[in-house]
Amino acid sequence: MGTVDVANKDVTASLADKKPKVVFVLGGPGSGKGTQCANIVEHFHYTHLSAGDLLRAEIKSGSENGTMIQNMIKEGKIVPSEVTIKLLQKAMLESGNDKFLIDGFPRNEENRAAFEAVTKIEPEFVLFFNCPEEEMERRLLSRNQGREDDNIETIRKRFKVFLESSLPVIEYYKAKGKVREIDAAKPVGEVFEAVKVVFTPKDEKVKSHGFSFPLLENESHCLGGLRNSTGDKLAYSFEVVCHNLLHITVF
Ligand SMILES: Nc1ncnc2c1ncn2[C@@H]1O[C@H](COP(=O)(O)OP(=O)(O)O)[C@@H](O)[C@H]1O
Ligand SMILES: Nc1ccn([C@@H]2O[C@H](COP(=O)(O)OP(=O)(O)O)[C@@H](O)[C@H]2O)c(=O)n1
Ligand SMILES: [Mg+2]
Repeated sequence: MGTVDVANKDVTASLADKKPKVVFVLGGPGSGKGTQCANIVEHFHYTHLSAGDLLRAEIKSGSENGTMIQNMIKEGKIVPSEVTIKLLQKAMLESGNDKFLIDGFPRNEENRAAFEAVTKIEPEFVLFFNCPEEEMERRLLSRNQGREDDNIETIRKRFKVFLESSLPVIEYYKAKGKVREIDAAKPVGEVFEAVKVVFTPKDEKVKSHGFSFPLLENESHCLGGLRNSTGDKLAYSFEVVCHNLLHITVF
């Protein structure tokens, strides 16, 4: 026990030195967290850490906590934070990266408070996939990954836990202005378009999608054009009507 605690202190200290950037990815079971995290990794070079995947790997590894974790997952219950946080810390350190998508965590107030107390890491923001239950249920029942918790009985329990324990965590971060909410009921590609906007830095958005052009005072018509990030005009142009404006920027 003593050795484990010392080892974990070392892990915590090494992680604190790295000052990692963390985004929590939350949403109900089946809302598409894992699917979208895979897309984000490809485009934005984060390391994806799914708390559920780490717990399932721990069961497979034959760890002393395996049976307890397995029983909790079957019942849709949330595993004690101590276990999950250690797995997350270890995976963060081993990854060598400093940007993480932490998927499916924190799932309750205990997860949230313990992670903050142990790691001293505040998330940059929380990506929240909002999806109606009927859609999540349909997706989980056809997920086909052989998961013991993707049956209707456990799914109902997981929905209850989400409403009672996980939504309050999202509300907590909403009050801090940290939640970026995405309509997750749409097709995968459309959801990712909305996700990309969240992850694209503001100045990049202006450079790649915005247009900006000077106008003469009182000029009422002006031909404008979209410019790409290097300032070249894109192929098409269009007319806008404006009054008493010296400059327009739209993005
Ligand atoms: N936008 C979507 N529309 C339809 N099906 C989706 C969408 N996003 C994910 N899925 C599918 O739904 C199931 C659950 O997605 P997953 O990413 O595992 O969700 P979560 O990690 O939130 O439980 C998977 O089978 C996945 O292929
Ligand atoms: N922070 C977490 C995350 C998951 N889990 C457990 O792992 C299960 C599956 O989580 P998951 O994130 O893989 O599930 P999905 O939301 O991806 O369907 C949860 O229902 C919990 O039993 C947990 O105990 N604590
Ligand atoms: Mg998942």
